[in-house]
Amino acid sequence: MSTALLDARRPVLADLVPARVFRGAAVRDAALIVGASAFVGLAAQISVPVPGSPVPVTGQTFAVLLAGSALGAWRGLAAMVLYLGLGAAGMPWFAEGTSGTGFPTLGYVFGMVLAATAAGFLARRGTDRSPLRTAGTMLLGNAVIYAAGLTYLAHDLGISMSQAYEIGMRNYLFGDAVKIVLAMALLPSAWKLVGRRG
Ligand SMILES: O=C(O)CCCC[C@@H]1SC[C@@H]2NC(=O)N[C@@H]21
Repeated sequence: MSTALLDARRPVLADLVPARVFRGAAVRDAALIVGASAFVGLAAQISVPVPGSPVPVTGQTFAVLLAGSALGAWRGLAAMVLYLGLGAAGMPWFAEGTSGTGFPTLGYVFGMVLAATAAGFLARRGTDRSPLRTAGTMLLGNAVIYAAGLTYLAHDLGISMSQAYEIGMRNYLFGDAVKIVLAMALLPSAWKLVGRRG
């Protein structure tokens, strides 16, 4: 990754939402953070159980990385901390209506907090403007989610990392690829729609 890419700060999609509509930037940001958190909670309910595994296929990776890219790093981080915090406190909006902290897929949710932040950091450097760079961001985000998810899964179930890979990653890669392709179409199209690339 070049230094120019790391240094060049650009608007993210959320910056284009006019603050005056919300009577100020603070209220706008709070609304975006709560909205993104709820969006991830809804996407978690798009959930398909996988026989022989405690890990369902869900819409979360798509929603998390989309929200992080659209919001930027700090709002993406805040949205995911809110998601994790409310879910841990009892809001049944983790996958399959789960809440609390005693479930084996919690590590993926921790990974999602980091992944949304990283996606927001990269989007601030313009990576959501082109399909290829969007794919790079999504791949990195997925890698972060799996690193945390599989490590926690292996620890929680007392299995090896290669067993965790078998039940917690291998069967999900195709679905994750479909979500990446969706994001590759959506984010650059959103920028085209608003007519701003600067
Ligand atoms: O319990 C949760 O809320 C987290 C579920 C995590 C599901 C993981 S995320 C990566 C992989 N892709 C999917 O579609 N499902 C798993």
